[in-house]
Amino acid sequence: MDPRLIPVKLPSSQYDICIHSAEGPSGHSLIQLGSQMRARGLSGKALVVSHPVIAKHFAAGLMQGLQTAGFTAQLCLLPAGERFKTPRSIAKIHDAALAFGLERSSTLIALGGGVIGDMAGFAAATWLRGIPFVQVPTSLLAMVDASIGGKTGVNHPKGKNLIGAFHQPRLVWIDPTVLKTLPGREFSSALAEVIKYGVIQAPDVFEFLEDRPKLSRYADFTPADLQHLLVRSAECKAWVVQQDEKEGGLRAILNYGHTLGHALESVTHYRRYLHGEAVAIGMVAAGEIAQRIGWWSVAEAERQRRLIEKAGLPSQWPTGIPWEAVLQAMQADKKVKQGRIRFILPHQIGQAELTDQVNLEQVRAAVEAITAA
Ligand SMILES: NC(=O)c1ccc[n+]([C@@H]2O[C@H](COP(=O)([O-])OP(=O)(O)OC[C@H]3O[C@@H](n4cnc5c(N)ncnc54)[C@H](O)[C@@H]3O)[C@@H](O)[C@H]2O)c1
Ligand SMILES: O=C(O)C(=O)C[C@@H](O)[C@H](O)[C@H](O)COP(=O)(O)O
Ligand SMILES: [Zn+2]
Repeated sequence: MDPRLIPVKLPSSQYDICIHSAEGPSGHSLIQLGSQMRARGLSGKALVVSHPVIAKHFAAGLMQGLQTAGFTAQLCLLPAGERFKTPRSIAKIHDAALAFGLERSSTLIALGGGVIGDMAGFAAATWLRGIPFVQVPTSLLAMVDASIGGKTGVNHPKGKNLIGAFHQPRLVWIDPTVLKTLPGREFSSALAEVIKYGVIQAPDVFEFLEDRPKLSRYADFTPADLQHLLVRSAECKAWVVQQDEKEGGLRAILNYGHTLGHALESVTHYRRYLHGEAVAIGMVAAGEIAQRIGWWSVAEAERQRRLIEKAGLPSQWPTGIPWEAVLQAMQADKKVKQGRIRFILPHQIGQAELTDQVNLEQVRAAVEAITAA
């Protein structure tokens, strides 16, 4: 498969998303990262943030490549999972940065899923007021979404991603061969964000997924299909971020399904749902709300629900979640304006918009309509 390069051009920076699946002796291409970083002007010390499972699979080749390219590299390992996406983990990265002597010209590298990427990015944004940062996403969700666009941060006990910064990476290195070891549930979770691109802006992506006979596992995709999925996802995200880096307007569409999705993750204490699973339920709920305000037809909402289920994702709101808790969590959403909760809702497959024209009774009725019997 030929490598693909997708540039992200922003007012104050520019970087490449490299999709490169050529296998090296270690079974992946991460050994090349060091020389690619050198080619982009990076040098000196590199602190690789990861967690033990990922590091066991992929760190050796990456570290070897960094050393060959002249970097002095060290690993900083953190526990895995959304529950550890906290300020405490950031303090651990900062401690490691201090002990290793990371300077302003040094680089932080995120080797992992979206949790590691968001945390390493935030640590890079805040260490010495901002040092270079490179994303090496190893989960599908991080490849299609989290590693691109510079949103970094951690959770607050009262809400998702409430503490963070915009800090763009210098390079995003995507090697789909690393997905062979990704658990199936994590693969499905990522498809929620890809379906999101289909609904908000890219009918071709939606149809591409609809046309696959099966799509819930790595093995359901040929290398060419997977490459297509990664390229189109990166293009979709880059297209939005290039126009609105800091979410002054358009970028909010990337939050489709997230208003209720983030609330659901938070009220279930990040233990019950993966991010993409909660977003999938949030998208079904948003489809239901859109129907109620006359933006969407029953047929389109049904089409979205079918694709979500085909991807192996949940489509029903769980029973036993107190509505007051959901409301409180939604109040902490970053799209809230003058106290009003706002939603991204679809007009048709391929077009969605931010609106405050939804009342909470409509939201509650939509949630009840999709609650498991
Ligand atoms: N910054 C953004 O723009 C953005 C966008 C979307 C999501 N996110 C954030 O991303 C996070 C979700 O990311 P995620 O779904 O990658 O979760 P994650 O980072 O928890 O990774 C999922 C799990 O898969 C494991 N894993 C990752 N790659 C693997 C591989 N190649 N082989 C074996 N195991 C592997 C990880 O160790 C982890 O246990 C959430 O915190 C979400 O808020 C951020
Ligand atoms: O990049 C964005 O912008 C997104 O909204 C992408 C989302 O998929 C992602 O989950 C993001 O972290 C949510 O951002 P938040 O600002 O609602 O925390
Ligand atoms: Zn998301």
